[in-house]
Amino acid sequence: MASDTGNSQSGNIVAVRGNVIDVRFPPPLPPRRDELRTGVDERVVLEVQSHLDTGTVRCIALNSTRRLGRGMPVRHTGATLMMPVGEALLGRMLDVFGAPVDGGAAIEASEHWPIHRPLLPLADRATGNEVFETGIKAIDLLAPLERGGKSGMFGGAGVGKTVLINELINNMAEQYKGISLFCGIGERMREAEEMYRAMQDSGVLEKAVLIYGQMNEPPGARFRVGHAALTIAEYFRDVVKRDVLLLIDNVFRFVQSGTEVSGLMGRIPSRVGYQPTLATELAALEERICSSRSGSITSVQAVYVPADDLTDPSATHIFAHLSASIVLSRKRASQGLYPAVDPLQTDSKMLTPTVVGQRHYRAAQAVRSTLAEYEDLKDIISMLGMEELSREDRATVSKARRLERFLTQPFFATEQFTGKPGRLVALEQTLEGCERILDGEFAGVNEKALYMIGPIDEIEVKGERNE
Ligand SMILES: Nc1ncnc2c1ncn2[C@@H]1O[C@H](COP(=O)(O)OP(=O)(O)OP(=O)(O)O)[C@@H](O)[C@H]1O
Repeated sequence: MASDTGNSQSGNIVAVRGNVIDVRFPPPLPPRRDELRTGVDERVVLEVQSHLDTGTVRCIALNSTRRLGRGMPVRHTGATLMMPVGEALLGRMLDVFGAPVDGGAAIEASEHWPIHRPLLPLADRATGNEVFETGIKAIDLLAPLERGGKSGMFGGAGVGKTVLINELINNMAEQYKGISLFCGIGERMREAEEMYRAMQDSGVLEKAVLIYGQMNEPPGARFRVGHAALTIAEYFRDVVKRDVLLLIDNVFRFVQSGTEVSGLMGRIPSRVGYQPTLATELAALEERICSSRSGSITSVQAVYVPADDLTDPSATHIFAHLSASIVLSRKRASQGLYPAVDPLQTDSKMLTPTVVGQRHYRAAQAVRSTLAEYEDLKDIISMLGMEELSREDRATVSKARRLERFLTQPFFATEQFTGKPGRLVALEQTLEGCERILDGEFAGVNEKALYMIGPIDEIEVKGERNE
């Protein structure tokens, strides 16, 4: 909540339209993004979005406006929305105001920081070329994540984004010495509860903070919860000087809440109905996610892609901010090839010989080209059959199908419904497995033997060497 700066003013509500509230104030008007309080016990929090004329401001409510009426007094707190920060937040689940929603005691925070903070100056930013190993074969091979960078997982509904984020938390949060910060934007409340319990069970909760603005919240709360999460991340990076692993599910819901707010504000929509300020709003959020000399913020963001269309303006604008983009394919998900990573659309700026080394780069390129050739051959196979293929093409198809299955992996996050224990695979084991498949070593092995295993040596263990 805001800390009263003493220069607060009072105004009156002149119009209530759903989550949009117009308030009259004597000059000078409260500036954009400042916080206003109204309603019974000042429980309703408003954020100024625009000035309609010299005496009226238009605001968006961040919680329920059910009992608001015209003429009600409104207090200008003199500041933007503030967020409690400090190590007291560790192990807690909060809402956009920093109030606990885990049923625990109130947060005794040492400080309150504004949720809207200036971007870190260019001179203070630190960039590196360190790869962040996740233990997931398809990601470590094809889209190595950058420590201190921003990565995104793109996919339509039901392709496995949330499960992948949970798996990353399980794999990275334990080995990760930093703080894990999970921000839920516009997703299901059930997932918030599952995440809280999963972190409790895996023992990482005491090094984690969870903050939610789920789909049951008004658009104003979903629009600002990402900024509140970034304020907490910046505190741990700059004051506690710890590395922060920031996981956001789902960045598209941030864009979508901005579209709702824009429509409620009466702004003319832009292409495909999105807000004309899409690029600015996204940059104001994404560009705060960066590393400094005192600590890094490594972010992994789930991005819902409407109608699986990667040319959608929200997806293209988000792509531009990321150093690694993992594209999840509905086709592979429907074939049960989980994680449903599309090897030809997935990429990372870290996948260059100077960063990952020649061996990894060559292996990734060879896997990609084999799978691309297989894609080209699929039409011939479906029309004329495998017999019509040359010996080389048949060898390519055999390798490609074995690579596709080797890059599947049982997750810890899905043990309860696959019955298979999760696997953490080191990059070295992933590279070795791909190289041996590309050398044709497993041409005589039933391709099912490579499905949902960890390292390639598990085949020997399963005794599946023969056809
Ligand atoms: N790695 C996996 N192994 C096995 N099953 C999986 C895996 N990932 C996803 N699934 C299956 O797909 C379903 C949907 O997964 P998930 O909720 O992660 O999709 P999503 O992309 O987040 O969907 P939404 O956008 O609706 O949140 C899961 O309930 C599970 O049945």
